[in-house]
Amino acid sequence: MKFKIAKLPGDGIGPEIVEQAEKVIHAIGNKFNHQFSFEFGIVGAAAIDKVGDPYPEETHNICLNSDAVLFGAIGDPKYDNNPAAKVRPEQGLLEMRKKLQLYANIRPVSTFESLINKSPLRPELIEGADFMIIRELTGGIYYGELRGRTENGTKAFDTNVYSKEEIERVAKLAFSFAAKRRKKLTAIDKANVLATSRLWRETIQEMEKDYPDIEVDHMLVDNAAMQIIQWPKKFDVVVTENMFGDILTDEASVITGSLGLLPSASIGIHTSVFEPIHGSYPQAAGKDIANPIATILSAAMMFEYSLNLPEAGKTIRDAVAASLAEGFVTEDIASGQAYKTSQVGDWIAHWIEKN
Ligand SMILES: NC(=O)c1ccc[n+]([C@@H]2O[C@H](COP(=O)([O-])OP(=O)(O)OC[C@H]3O[C@@H](n4cnc5c(N)ncnc54)[C@H](O)[C@@H]3O)[C@@H](O)[C@H]2O)c1
Ligand SMILES: CC(C)[C@H](C(=O)O)[C@@H](O)C(=O)O
Ligand SMILES: [Mg+2]
Repeated sequence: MKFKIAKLPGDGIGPEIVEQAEKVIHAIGNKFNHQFSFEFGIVGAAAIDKVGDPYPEETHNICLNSDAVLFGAIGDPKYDNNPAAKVRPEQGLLEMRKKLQLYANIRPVSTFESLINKSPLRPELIEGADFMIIRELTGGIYYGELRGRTENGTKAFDTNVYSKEEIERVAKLAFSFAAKRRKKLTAIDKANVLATSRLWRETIQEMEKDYPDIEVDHMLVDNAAMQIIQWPKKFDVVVTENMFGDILTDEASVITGSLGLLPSASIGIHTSVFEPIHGSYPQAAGKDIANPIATILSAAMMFEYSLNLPEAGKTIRDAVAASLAEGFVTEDIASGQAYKTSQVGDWIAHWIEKN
C-alpha cells in the first residue's frame, strides 16, 4: 500500500530524531512491501525564522492531506530566554493540536528489562510496570482565552476552562483503552480545590455506570505524583487534564530510565500526530547524541493507531528491544560504549530488514 506521511521535524534535535524514524519507516516499507512518501512541513522556531508564523497554513494543509503526521520537537533557547517574545515556537505546537483537534494524547510508559538499572528507582518497584497516561490535549489552562497581565504588568492570569463534552470525549477513549487492558482506570484531578476538576470527577463518575466491568479510581494529582513513582505497577490506564498529563508523563519517564524513550500518539479528528513526549533538547542539537527511540516508538504507534498495520508496529518494537538488549544505545542509557543517534537509527532499520 501507499501512505503519505507529513513530516514536521521542528527545532533542536527534532530533525536528527525524525530522520531516524524515517529510516525505520522505510525499512518497514521494504520488509512489508509498502510505499511511504514524506511531505516536509515547517513548524516552531524554524517556521518563525522563515515566515514569522510557528504553524503556517501550508504546514496545516500538509497535515490535513496526510495519512499521519510524524512530529519531532519545537523550542529554542532564544525564546526560552526571552519571556516577553510575542511569538513563540510552542504556539505552533498548540495551534496544530487545536486545529487538528488532537483531543487525546496517549503516552504509554513501560519498562525495558535491559534498562531496569538505568532508573534511579529500585528494580523491584518498576520491573513489569506497564501503564498509559491519556492526557486531554486541546483544553484546560493551555487554551483558556482569558489570560494576560493587568495594566501595570505586575499581575498575570491564566484561566482553566473545561466543558463536559471535552471531558466525556477523552474519558470515553480512556474507558475503551481500559476495557482492552487490565480494566482499571485512574482519573487524576485536583477536585479538592478546582472547579474544573470537580466537573472532571462528576463527569467521569456519571460515565462509570456504562462501564460496570472497569474499576475506576479517582485520585488527587499531588498524591498521584507520589504514587506513580512509588507504586507504578498499580496503574493501568490514567486519564487527566492537559497540564497534569504534561507534568506526570515527564515524571513517569524516570521509571523507564530516560525521557528519550517515551513516545506518544495524539489522536485527532482529521488526522493523528505521532510525537515523542520530550522537547527539542537544545544542548544536544546537531551533536548526534540524542536518543531517537521515543520518536521511533512514536512511529510504531503510528502503524498501530493510524495506518492499521499492527504487525509493522510490533516489528519496530522488537527491533528497539533488540537494540536495547544488545546495548546498541545512545549515551543517556548506555552502560558501556555509547553510540550516535544516527548509528542507533541505522542499527534498528537494519535489524528490521534482516529479521
Ligand atoms: N513537544 C515538544 O515539542 C516539546 C516538549 C517539551 C519541551 N519543549 C521545548 O523544548 C525546549 C527545551 O525544553 P526542556 O529542556 O525543558 O525539555 P527537553 O525535553 O527538551 O529536555 C529535558 C532533558 O531531558 C533529556 N532529554 C530530552 N530528550 C532527550 C532525548 N531524545 N535523548 C536523551 N535525553 C533527552 C535531556 O537530559 C534534557 O536536558 C523548550 O523550548 C521547550 O519549550 C518542546
Ligand atoms: C512544548 C510544550 C507546549 C508541550 C506541552 O506542554 O504540551 C510539551 O511539554 C509536551 O509535552 O508536548
Ligand atoms: Mg511536556
